[in-house]
Amino acid sequence: MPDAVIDAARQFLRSFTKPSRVLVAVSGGSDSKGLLLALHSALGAAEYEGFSLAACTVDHALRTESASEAEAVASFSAELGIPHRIARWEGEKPATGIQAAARNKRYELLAAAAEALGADCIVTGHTLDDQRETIAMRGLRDAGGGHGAAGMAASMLYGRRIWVLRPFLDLRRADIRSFLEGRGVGWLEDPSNANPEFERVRVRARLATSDNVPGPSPGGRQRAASSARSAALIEKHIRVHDALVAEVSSRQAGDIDDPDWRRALLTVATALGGRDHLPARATVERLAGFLRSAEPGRLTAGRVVIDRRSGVLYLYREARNLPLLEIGPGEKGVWDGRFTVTSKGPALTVTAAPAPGERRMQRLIDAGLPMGVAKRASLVAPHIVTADATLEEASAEVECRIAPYDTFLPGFDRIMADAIAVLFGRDRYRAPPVRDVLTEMEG
Ligand SMILES: Nc1ncnc2c1ncn2[C@@H]1O[C@H](COP(=O)(O)OP(=O)(O)OP(=O)(O)O)[C@@H](O)[C@H]1O
Repeated sequence: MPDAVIDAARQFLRSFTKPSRVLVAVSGGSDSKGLLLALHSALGAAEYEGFSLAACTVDHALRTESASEAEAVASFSAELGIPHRIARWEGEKPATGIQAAARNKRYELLAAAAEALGADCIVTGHTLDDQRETIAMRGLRDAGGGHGAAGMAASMLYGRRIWVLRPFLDLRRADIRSFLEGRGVGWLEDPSNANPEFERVRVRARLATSDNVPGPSPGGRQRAASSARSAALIEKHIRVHDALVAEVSSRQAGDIDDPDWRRALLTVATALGGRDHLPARATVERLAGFLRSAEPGRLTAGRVVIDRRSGVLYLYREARNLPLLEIGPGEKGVWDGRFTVTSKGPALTVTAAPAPGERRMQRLIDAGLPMGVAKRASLVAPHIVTADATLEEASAEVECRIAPYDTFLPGFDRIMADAIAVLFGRDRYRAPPVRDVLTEMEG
């Protein structure tokens, strides 16, 4: 079905709100080569005036052949007249979690390449086959609330700065391969795809032997609707003070069996704890048990204290294991996953406050928080000092982070992420360059 491939490329180009320069992330495998070729063919038509392509291959430098493979993609791009860049992963590689580290590095390098080549979005060749594997993998470790069921989003905002789009998410890999074969174009087989040490490889093998033929991409629309509902619940029931304490009516909090509210509350708690991922299922169950009972008391879950007093629930980072971070002159660092601190001159040290800061505590009390909560919360604020311990406010810039969304924000969660950004006193996230489910809902 070669036409399905070109059709998907055309449909994707039509979804842009204005012409764009698109960076194609090409590994050299069939899916991303097919994507590059399909977009190039589709752009041949005058209909898409103003669009242009660039390409980038990340050389992870984990196998000896990777450099020559990247060169092969460079030649293929040159034949199509598309500017191409090789971005190499330099330096030490971690001994464990190499796949996750490679993925983080890959997006970082792709975002930098996009900026260097003047592109305003990135596209990847993820297919329906990848989608199916992702759902199967997430199903195995879902943290309660069914976050995995929606699968991979068709769009994702990386690092708050650039959208990564997946135009082939509803296409089968087999269709892309026959499209390439029809054009006489070959591709690389990644040897790690045959390594059963990787979970994805095992899941792929299992799916290949099941009779299940995948349907279209599941759940994106449903997840966006759920995200919109979570956003409305956040706006109505949660207040956050100084990016440190959330205040929630305990009656609402007890409604933890409502999946949209559960996800809203868990995501806010995850941000307050500086964690990228929602807590594991067992932690969520423990938390749910506590929330259903209306008794006053405290519970710690995923580094966050849930403190219930007189019908109000307060959430704040527990004052344990707070890190020490050194920041060089003019540099920037992330402290505890919760704050980005930038030096405007001197070298800085960021730690937990040795004692509650008077001014901050007073501000929290003035905002209506009980004294005990204000005190505990101000103890987990960043405490910044210079070498001679005389920090002037002008020498550092502090911005709060929303850990679950600031690196990878799935498009269908944008509306909820925006509600959380507002709670934390930040700007909304950048809107995608294409019309998506949420843009349609907003419009
Ligand atoms: N080395 C690379 N250079 C450029 N792009 C790449 C590279 N590896 C993967 N990609 C892009 O990512 C897409 C998905 O690749 P793959 O399935 O190998 O990655 P993944 O780890 O499953 O992806 P992700 O982690 O983004 O979900 C490819 O189609 C391609 O667009």
